[in-house]
Amino acid sequence: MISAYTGTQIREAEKPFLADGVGAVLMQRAAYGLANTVVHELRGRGRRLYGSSVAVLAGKGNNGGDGLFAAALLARRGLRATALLTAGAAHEAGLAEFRRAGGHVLALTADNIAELAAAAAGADVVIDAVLGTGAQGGLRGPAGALLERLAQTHPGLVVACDIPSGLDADTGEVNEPVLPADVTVTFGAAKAGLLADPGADFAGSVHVVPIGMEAALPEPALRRLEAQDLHRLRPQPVRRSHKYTRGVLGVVAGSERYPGAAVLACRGALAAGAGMVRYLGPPDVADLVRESCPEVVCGQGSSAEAHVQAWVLGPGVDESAGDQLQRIRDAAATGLPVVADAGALPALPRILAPHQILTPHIGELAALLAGYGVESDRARLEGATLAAARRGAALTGATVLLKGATTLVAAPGGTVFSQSEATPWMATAGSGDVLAGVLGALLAQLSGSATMDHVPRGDRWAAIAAMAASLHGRAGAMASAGGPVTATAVARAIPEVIRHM
Ligand SMILES: NC(=O)C1=CN([C@@H]2O[C@H](COP(=O)(O)OP(=O)(O)OC[C@H]3O[C@@H](n4cnc5c(N)ncnc54)[C@H](OP(=O)(O)O)[C@@H]3O)[C@@H](O)[C@H]2O)[C@@H](O)CC1
Ligand SMILES: [K+]
Repeated sequence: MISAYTGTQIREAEKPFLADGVGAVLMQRAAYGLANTVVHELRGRGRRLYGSSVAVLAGKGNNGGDGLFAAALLARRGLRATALLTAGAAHEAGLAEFRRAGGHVLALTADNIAELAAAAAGADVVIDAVLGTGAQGGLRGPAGALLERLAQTHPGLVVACDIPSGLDADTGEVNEPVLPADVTVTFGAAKAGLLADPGADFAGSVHVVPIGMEAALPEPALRRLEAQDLHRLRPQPVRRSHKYTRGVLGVVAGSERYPGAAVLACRGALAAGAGMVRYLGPPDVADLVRESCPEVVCGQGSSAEAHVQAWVLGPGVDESAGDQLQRIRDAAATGLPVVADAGALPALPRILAPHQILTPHIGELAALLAGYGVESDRARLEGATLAAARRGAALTGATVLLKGATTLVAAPGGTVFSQSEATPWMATAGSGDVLAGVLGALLAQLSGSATMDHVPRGDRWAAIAAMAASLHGRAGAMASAGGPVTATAVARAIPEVIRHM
């Protein structure tokens, strides 16, 4: 499990160390980790250290200090090092060490932006150490102009020191201009803003460097499940399991207009190991489901009488499908765990509960929030996905799984998970229907399972939703293998991912 924190949490945790006078030691560890990552990345690209060049963009705070100490270490290993001081002043000890190591220093002014941008663009490595967790808003003045120019020139390897400058470490919101990094080396622990969009777009791969203050960290602001967590939490049939104890899932999905959504939700559910899937819907759609997935038990009855452990509600259901909306209402009233996709939202009560998991994409979330009287245009939410997901959960009382390049799961109690295993090829019709089916199958199998005892009670529903997102993302990445992928292929790859967990 990756735990991520706000910049504020990290700074609070660092305070006792600073009071004890070991701030400089923490900075040395940070610089060492940063320099080592640069060495590793250069070698990974087949580059020799001797003769390579590094430009460090150094602000006046401790972030700049980290960058200067790291660049000094690199200079001592044979790199040609240049420091571009973006704020007139610089971290004193860091700058002194950089000069001792033979580094060349240039000061940025309003008059030499183009010249310095060209110098940085020509370096093999650019270290962005302008702003870290102490930043207030976006880059100001010449530093902003410098980074804007650099971003347009696509420089060599860009390594962000702690966070890409201009990114909000707490929220992932971006104050342009921000120089997109290939790698972010972050200190003490991951920052939440690196694991939520749009921040994640600018962070590249994230390396965490421990600096010795980790034991002082509080509860994380955000978590990410990794392969070993999926292994630990996954449903495991035992010797005497039968289809009913494995977990029966009810699916209310599909309409005359969108019959395929019902098929895809059922495929996702079967692939993720539901003991049995019961489908309820119009006869034509049921025929299609039966033909495509003969394992599914189809019917036209009421959801109030179906014996299931969880429900998937809404994929492909449009507002004209009156019977389906009634089934959705009845299913939601059973009190069982529910996955509610977009089509189900109009039929649900206003006040929901954590075991009711909504799965909107950003546009649907904007509409949902508007329904609660919150003015929210889509572009604004896209710029602040973490806040948007939290807001959705807090307003509805439900767990909100916000689909996107990074999928966020927010529980009404405040817990947030972030998963990003998916590939952009998965932005394809039907992908979300498969995800709803996968999540439903996990709910049916895990809602009463002892494996969830590992997870604090308040986090369980969100953890199951995060597992589904991870499983779905991994299956998509596997099926895509770098090329186009259909929703059916994503579903087909799920058993393979579970097998290898
Ligand atoms: N604490 C520790 O022990 C450790 C900390 N570590 C490192 O320290 C980093 C945090 O350092 P920090 O607190 O010095 O803040 P930092 O991000 O460098 O910037 C603040 C400076 O920038 C300025 N400034 C602010 N906003 C601005 C803007 N929009 N545009 C332009 N300028 C702006 C502001 O000046 P002001 O404007 O307030 O006068 C201030 O001088 C952290 O990310 C990590 O890398 C590690 O070494 C581990 C040990
Ligand atoms: K930075």
